[in-house]
Amino acid sequence: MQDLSAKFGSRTITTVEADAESILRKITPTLDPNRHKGQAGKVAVIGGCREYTGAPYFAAISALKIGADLSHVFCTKDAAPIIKSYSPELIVHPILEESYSVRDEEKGSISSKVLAEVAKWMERFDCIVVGPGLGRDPFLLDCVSEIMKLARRSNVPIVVDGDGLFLVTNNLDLVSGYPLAVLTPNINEYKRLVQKVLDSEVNDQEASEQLLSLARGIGGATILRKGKSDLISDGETVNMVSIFGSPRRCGGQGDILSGRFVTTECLILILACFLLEIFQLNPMVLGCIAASALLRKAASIAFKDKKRATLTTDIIEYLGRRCIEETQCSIPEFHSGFLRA
Ligand SMILES: NC(=O)C1=CN([C@@H]2O[C@H](COP(=O)(O)OP(=O)(O)OC[C@H]3O[C@@H](n4cnc5c(N)ncnc54)[C@H](O)[C@@H]3O)[C@@H](O)[C@H]2O)[C@@H](O)CC1
Ligand SMILES: Nc1ncnc2c1ncn2[C@@H]1O[C@H](COP(=O)(O)OP(=O)(O)OP(=O)(O)O)[C@@H](O)[C@H]1O
Ligand SMILES: [Mg+2]
Repeated sequence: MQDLSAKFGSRTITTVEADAESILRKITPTLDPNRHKGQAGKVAVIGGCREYTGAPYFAAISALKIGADLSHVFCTKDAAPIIKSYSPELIVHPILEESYSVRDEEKGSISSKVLAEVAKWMERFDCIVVGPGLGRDPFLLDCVSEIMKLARRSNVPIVVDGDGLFLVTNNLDLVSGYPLAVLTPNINEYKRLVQKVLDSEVNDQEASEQLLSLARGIGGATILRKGKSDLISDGETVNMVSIFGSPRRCGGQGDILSGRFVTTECLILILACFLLEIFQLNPMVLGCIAASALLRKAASIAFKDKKRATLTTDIIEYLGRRCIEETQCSIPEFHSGFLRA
């Protein structure tokens, strides 16, 4: 176990390699014949615009592949038919609008319409992912801010990724003080967050301290910093996941992580009380650890098979298949009465 200790004020912060496989084993539910559709998770991805249709698809399909029952995508009108054509499994809502298709005088009414469309569904979601392939159109981002505020009022967990992080970096209040928010920045997104919140450059020599400061600076949210090793902090602890993944850095892998987190997250919330007793860790942190470990395992299996030709779609093939099967084990008190798939 790698152990990186860092001084934080008068406290010593110890960054430990999380026992990710064990966490994964304990939180992966078996399939239960008594459950009905929706009980294993209903999730929504807010993303998908003219430029990007792959990212929301990757996030939404990953949630399904890992065990969620229903996966929705709220995207722009241009992106919807494309995302639908990738998969008939996804429920796609073509409701978002970008500035180019809206006259100034229509903006108020369209914004209210978008919010009303999402509000019809919000209470049903166990979690939303904001940002994969969202783009950076100002009008669209204003509408998404309102969606995030609605999710907060409804106590729905929010995972923020991709362009959602661009939005949040410039509007920290959207997540500040919300313990059900998880931010999953990549190298660029992390750099922008650090500059904005800490007014400094990224310091890899003191990575744990800096992540902890960032999480505290934002206040309440959990941050998963993606990289060679994934670092996770809620401002209290710092955990690391460095299970071997894949040397391929093709686009879309981060999107899988955000989608995959969703399902793990739903399950964690259901089991939160029990889990907290076992692990004494914030359920959001547990979700991040599990999501990171699953992605890395799937990436490593895919790479064994496809080598240099590995793409994100290949990694998705292994989600929930060999990946979970290999980690599942019998924990009677956890799974009693359940049928293993
Ligand atoms: N197949 C797909 O549809 C994929 C879509 N993706 C989406 O692509 C979007 C961008 O993600 P990246 O990881 O590439 O993000 P990055 O932050 O690395 O930047 C992407 C691009 O935006 C430009 N940029 C940076 N700061 C900017 C600013 N302040 N204003 C305008 N442009 C700026 C950069 O120059 C770069 O060309 C996200 O929504 C992400 O989810 C990626 O996930 C990759 C896969
Ligand atoms: N150098 C690396 N070595 C091993 N794994 C890595 C490395 N960098 C990133 N990863 C893994 O890939 C996953 C995706 O991280 P990445 O930094 O590619 O996200 P991203 O840029 O947001 O991806 P996307 O293209 O989907 O937007 C992370 O969870 C991490 O586990
Ligand atoms: Mg990304």
